[in-house]
Amino acid sequence: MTNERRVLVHPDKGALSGSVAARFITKMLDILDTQAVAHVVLTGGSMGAAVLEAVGASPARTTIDWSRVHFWWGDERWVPARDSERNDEQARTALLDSLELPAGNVHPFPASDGGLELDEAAEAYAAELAQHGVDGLPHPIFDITFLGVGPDGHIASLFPHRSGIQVTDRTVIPVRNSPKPPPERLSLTRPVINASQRIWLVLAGADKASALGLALAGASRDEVPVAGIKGRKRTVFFVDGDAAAEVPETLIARDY
Ligand SMILES: O=C1O[C@H](COP(=O)(O)O)[C@@H](O)[C@H](O)[C@H]1O
Repeated sequence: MTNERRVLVHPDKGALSGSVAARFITKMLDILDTQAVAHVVLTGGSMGAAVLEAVGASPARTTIDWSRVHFWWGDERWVPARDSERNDEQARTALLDSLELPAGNVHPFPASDGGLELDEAAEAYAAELAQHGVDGLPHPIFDITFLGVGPDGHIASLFPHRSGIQVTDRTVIPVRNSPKPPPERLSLTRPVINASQRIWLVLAGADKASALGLALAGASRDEVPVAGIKGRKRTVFFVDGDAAAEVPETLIARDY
């Protein structure tokens, strides 16, 4: 098995979200066949909710014992609970509210109206990750981590030319003055993300083509943060044709 990065191209956004959802359900079945519990990281952004909606629309979702699945987030916008800008709120609406999940399986980042300051919120999420740590690590080893990619190449809330992408001594960071609104955010750090068994990046649209092309051509993670992302077993870029426009043909596999 190779853990080289792969690019899987789909004809359009609908095909992309449907294909990722089907693979997710199949992979979860495989994982839960050999493990008691699975840990999954969800993403915000344009494709995050689309994939979860496609999972919710699939009759095959009933084959999974969701009570054995824990959901975490790669990043969060520092806004009040239930705000529609929150990544967790989008995921609840798209899928989680329709699943039979023990409340303890859902691990949202703290919200801005929860009584904590931003730094305290980062520490609180780090402590929650540590409660589920394995192999001496202060965090779970995630089975599948979903990531979106911004047009500037950011993943989670780790932005180009900011210190966050270089942080290796913490699992969670507060983000201030984010170039993308809202300005305050919380994010997992690169070592936690890269400790995931599988990282599935889902991106669509011509505005993502340059970042993806640069990342795969060897740009630095400081310049294009997604360039620094690699899972333990698999790193797959699930993309549409527009996002794949600048990917070298030799790296492309087509799903049609
Ligand atoms: O703000 C965010 O943006 C990125 C990418 O979003 P997209 O809409 O350009 O796909 C997302 O991955 C991240 O989770 C989110 O907080």
